[in-house]
Amino acid sequence: MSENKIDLYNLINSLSLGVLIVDKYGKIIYLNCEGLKILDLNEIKVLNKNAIDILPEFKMESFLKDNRKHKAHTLKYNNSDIIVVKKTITNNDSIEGAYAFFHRLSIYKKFIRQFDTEIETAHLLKTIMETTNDAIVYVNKEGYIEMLSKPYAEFLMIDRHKVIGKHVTEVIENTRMHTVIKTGISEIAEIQQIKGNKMIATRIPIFVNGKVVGAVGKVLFRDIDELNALYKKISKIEKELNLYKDEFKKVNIAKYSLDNIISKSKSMDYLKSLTKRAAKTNSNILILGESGTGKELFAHAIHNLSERANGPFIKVNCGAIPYELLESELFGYEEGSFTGAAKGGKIGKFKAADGGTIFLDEIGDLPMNMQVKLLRVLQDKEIEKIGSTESEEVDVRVIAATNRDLEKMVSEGMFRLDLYYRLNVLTIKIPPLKDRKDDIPILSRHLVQKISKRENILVNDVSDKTLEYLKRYDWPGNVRELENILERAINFLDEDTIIKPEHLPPRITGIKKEKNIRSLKQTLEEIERQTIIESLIFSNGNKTKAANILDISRTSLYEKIAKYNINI
Ligand SMILES: Nc1ncnc2c1ncn2[C@@H]1O[C@H](COP(=O)(O)OP(=O)(O)OP(=O)(O)O)[C@@H](O)[C@H]1O
Repeated sequence: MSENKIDLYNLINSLSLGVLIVDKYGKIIYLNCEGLKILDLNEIKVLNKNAIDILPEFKMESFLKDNRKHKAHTLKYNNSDIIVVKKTITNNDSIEGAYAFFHRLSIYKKFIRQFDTEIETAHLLKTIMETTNDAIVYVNKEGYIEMLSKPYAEFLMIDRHKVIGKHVTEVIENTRMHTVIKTGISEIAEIQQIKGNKMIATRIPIFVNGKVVGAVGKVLFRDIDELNALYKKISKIEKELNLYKDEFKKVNIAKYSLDNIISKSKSMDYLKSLTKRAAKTNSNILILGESGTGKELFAHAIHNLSERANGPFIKVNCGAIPYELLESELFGYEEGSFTGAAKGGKIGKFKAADGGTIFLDEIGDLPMNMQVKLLRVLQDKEIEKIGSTESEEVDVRVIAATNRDLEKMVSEGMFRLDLYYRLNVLTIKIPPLKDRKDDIPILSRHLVQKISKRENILVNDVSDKTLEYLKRYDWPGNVRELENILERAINFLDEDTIIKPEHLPPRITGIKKEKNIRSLKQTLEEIERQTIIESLIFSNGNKTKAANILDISRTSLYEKIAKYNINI
């Protein structure tokens, strides 16, 4: 075989297309590698054999006989459809043989499908370029512009139709699109100076079958100053937001833990261990107890012991919020939902407590219509702002407290039974102070320390005698009353640093006073002295004001201060 012929066969062999060559008698003289593969044949079996015997489906003999120059058709071979294009080989008008190019039809169908998809994609791309608000350019693998979006052209102040087909370096200042094509490496958010503006450009190479076929460039911001201004604005807002978040956290945290609940009695020990267990669950908790027994302290402690400890703790005093504001306080409202509604609306306490605990104090004071709404929230775990048609999910644990007899209220139709059941999943009933008098000494000493620190008054102790009196009293106002009495005593201390019975009000020390009854004059003088001291405390030492309160003249007040040796 001549060298030219070998080259030619090598070339044909490398084609991904079947090639069959027959001489003028229809004898197979060549079938290339791809052809053998498509037809699943062996070269030895076919070479120099008559095509009519080996490949009758190709009808090479009849093609030669018919003296046709060119024919394209499909045929069936081993159950696959083959597409064939035949041509005669001529030399000075005489037929020397014929060749056939062939392939599986399915391959062409795939090409056609791909082609259709490419047309569709190109159409899509064109539409994007026509309608986008972004500055986008698409270049081919040589760096020539194929597409340029309208905003980009406007920014560059060029006619975009005129630049299509031009090399990107001729059109866009400081471009690196051609480099991206070469390196195949994306460049994200790089600064590019165009027409004196610093822009942020992103360039992405497009790969097909592992080869770069082009690149897309996008200008993210027209001008970096715009971005800087935006960034400054965002970071300012972010700082403000964090400040508010911190403030919100500071205000809405549970300050007290179980350690802040001072006690020595067995009943309180039991309650504390119950609290620990209850806190770990996610159930609603009802805290019952007379006023001043420490219900709020327990609510704080439960939150702090629970898995929600890092979430907000929001307290709502149901009895202190005016009836008409309760719903908006609890659930919030949308902007413009009623006259006087704040701009931007308002988030309610339930939303504020999302991920944490809401403490509904004085739940017994909740009006009936709100009881219905609260029940719905507890059932569905969803809230609906006033003026909103959509409900919002909230993840809140409810701790409710009251000093009222809820069961009695239920039987009187003042409190909904279903709500009572929902709230009363776990109950913590705090005994009144009179039923746990063992707590009084330790509590008194703790409270004295707390008050003396707060008031900056030195107090060393509470005398045993005083404690005796304190233990004898029944404390209808519970720990809060004890705290008030001790605060009052501290203010009456004068030079003393130990709280003695004389620093307590008569209603407490008077209990066992029968044996020691003083004269009427002495008693009246004691009352007069204390009243003067109280008026002076109230008026912050302002004697004119104190005299007015007491309804006596200033001179008379001065005389009495001197008489009773009151140290202002
Ligand atoms: N065991 C205790 N240890 C320390 N301080 C206590 C204890 N019990 C109550 N106090 C204090 O007594 C005061 C009243 O407590 P708290 O407000 O928790 O009572 P309450 O039952 O929620 O009252 P109310 O029903 O009036 O809302 C608070 O100053 C609290 O710190």
